[in-house]
Parts: sequence; structure tokens; C-alpha cells
Amino acid sequence: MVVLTKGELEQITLTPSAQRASSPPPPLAVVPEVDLSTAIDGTAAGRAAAARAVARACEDHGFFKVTGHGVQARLLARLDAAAAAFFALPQKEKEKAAGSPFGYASKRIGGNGDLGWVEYLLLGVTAAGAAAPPLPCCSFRDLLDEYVAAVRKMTCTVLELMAEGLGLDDHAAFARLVQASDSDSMLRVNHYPPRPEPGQVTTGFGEHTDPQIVSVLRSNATSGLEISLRDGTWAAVPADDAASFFVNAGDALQALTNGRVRSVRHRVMVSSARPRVSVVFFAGPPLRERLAPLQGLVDREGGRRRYRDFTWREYKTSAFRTKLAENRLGYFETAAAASS
Ligand SMILES: O=C(O)CCC(=O)C(=O)O
Ligand SMILES: [Fe+2]
Repeated sequence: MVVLTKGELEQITLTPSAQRASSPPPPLAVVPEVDLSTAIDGTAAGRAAAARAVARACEDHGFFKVTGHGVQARLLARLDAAAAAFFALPQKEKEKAAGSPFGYASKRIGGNGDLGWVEYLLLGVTAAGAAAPPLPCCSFRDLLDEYVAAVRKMTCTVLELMAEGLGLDDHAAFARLVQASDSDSMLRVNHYPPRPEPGQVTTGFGEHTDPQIVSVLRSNATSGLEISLRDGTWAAVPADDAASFFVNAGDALQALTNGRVRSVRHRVMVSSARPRVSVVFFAGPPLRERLAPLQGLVDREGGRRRYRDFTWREYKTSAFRTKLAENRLGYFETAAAASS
């Protein structure tokens, strides 16, 4: 993997609160693991077991690891190599792909002053694949399309299992939103260079919840990701083996499930001697989609509805005005949820 030597990231001045010079890292998270192969090519009983495992992992943690997903290891290795080659380009070259909201950016996350020790490519995803700006790097663009197709398919399998495991009659309730030709999904490729000062820990990506239904994430087997547990403490996600994916529930799923699945707060802390590269597929609904807690799940709570209806466009407009760390879903809570 590539290390930036004299990049512009090194000129970021982060606030002292973004640094963690001496405090010990948080304990390791126990991340549930679901083997999708039993659902993809297994028996009905295997599928039912995988559905239960996905639903349990969602309800307990909102964060889990999937293996046996069927996405080819060769594709993942090629993507890692292409991402490393892109971020190793001279700054001027990378900036040819700069844009807002999509394209290359460094250190600025969103439009409200959030900074991190990160540079990234944010891409829209269309029915045909990744809507990338012209990228000054070889075959990156074609690979992104291939990757999006494979990961979207796997994400939809996970979402079908989730609906099944949560006991919904409509097993396509979540997956349909991501399969729609106008689904508002995105892909982000993040690069966190190692810190130049030994022992220094810096915020790579400040704490936040992801807006979409789920985010499906993998990295180059490098640590840094941390999740907030139900009691509010932080836990470090053990580095993955570069062949598995992590699934992270987002705000849209929390609303659709009437709060039964929690959108997991997470952040990336950078200390490692290795650069971290992560690739995140954000599976979102169409902008026009009206999201409301699913009736079957509201009924199970004695009719108590925790979120009011909102279109995905409304959520995004509202979230766009906030800082990264804010509780963006709070704005859509009903009085019943706020008082519970
Ligand atoms: O780099 C990571 O592992 C997580 C990044 C992240 O949370 C995001 O892009 O939303
Ligand atoms: Fe995130």
C-alpha cells in the first residue's frame, strides 16, 4: 500500500479534541459474523438460519460482519490496488477529479466545517454503476462499476434476509429500495495516511451515523474503525481480513424498523503505521421515496410510532445542514419516541 510522503493532508491542523495522544485505545468489539453462503446456495433451513442471524445481529448491534458473500477475491484485490494507485497520484492529478458533492476531496467532510485526517473519492451510483467523474487513473472507473454491481447484489441479499429474519411479510421491503433504478446510493473510497508523529492518534473520520439504509464496508485489513456500543462506550473493530465485509445499519433503516434496528455511531481513529483504505457502499432509497416505520413493526410496539413520515429528499436536505456528529434522525422523531 502507498504512503503519502508530503501530501496536503499533512498541513491539516486538527483541534486538540481530535487528538488522543496518550489515552489507551478502546477495547475490541465483539462483532457478530454471518456466513451468507448458507443463504446463497444452501437449503431453506440454511437460509432461515442466516435470516435469523442477520436480524439478531441488527437488533443487538446494528453492525456485523459477512463472509461467504460470493464477491470475488480477485475483484477486491484489483480494487485495492487501483485505489492505492489513485491516492498515490500527485495532488494536482487527484484534484482533477475534485467536485461537490461528488468527486475527490481531502480533509473536509461535508459542507459544515468537519475535518478529518482523510482524503476520499465520493461517487454517486446509478442503475448502471458508479457515476464517477473522469478519474485520472487507468482502469479504476470500470472496476468501480464491477464492484458496485457485485456489492449491490450482496447488499440486497442481506436486506432480504433481514426482512425475513425480522418477520416481515414483505421480504423485499428493504431490498426493493436499493434495487430501484433511481436508488440514491453512493460509494466512498477513503484513504487515511498514517500519522507522521509516532504515538499520536487523530480523528480520521469524526463520529457519525450513516444516513442510508445500510453501509457495506471493507478495508485493506487495517484497523481504525470504532463503533459506539449501546452503553455509549467505544469499541475498536478488529481489522478485517480483507475478504469479508462489515454491514452497518443507517438512519433510514432505524426509521423503517421503528427503532428496532439501531443506526450505529462510528468513527475512524488513525494511528496505524499502515495507511487505511476503506471502500463503503451506502445503500440508499430513491430521493422521492416516502419512508415510514413499517406497519408490522409499529404494531409490535402496541402501535407506538417513533418516527414521522419523511421523504428521503427531506431527510437529506435536513442532514445537509448539520455537523457530522449530530443526531440527524432526531428531527424526525415523534413525541412518543422523544418521551420514551
Ligand atoms: O473508513 C471507514 O472505515 C469508515 C468511513 C465512514 O464511516 C464513512 O465513509 O461513512
Ligand atoms: Fe460512516
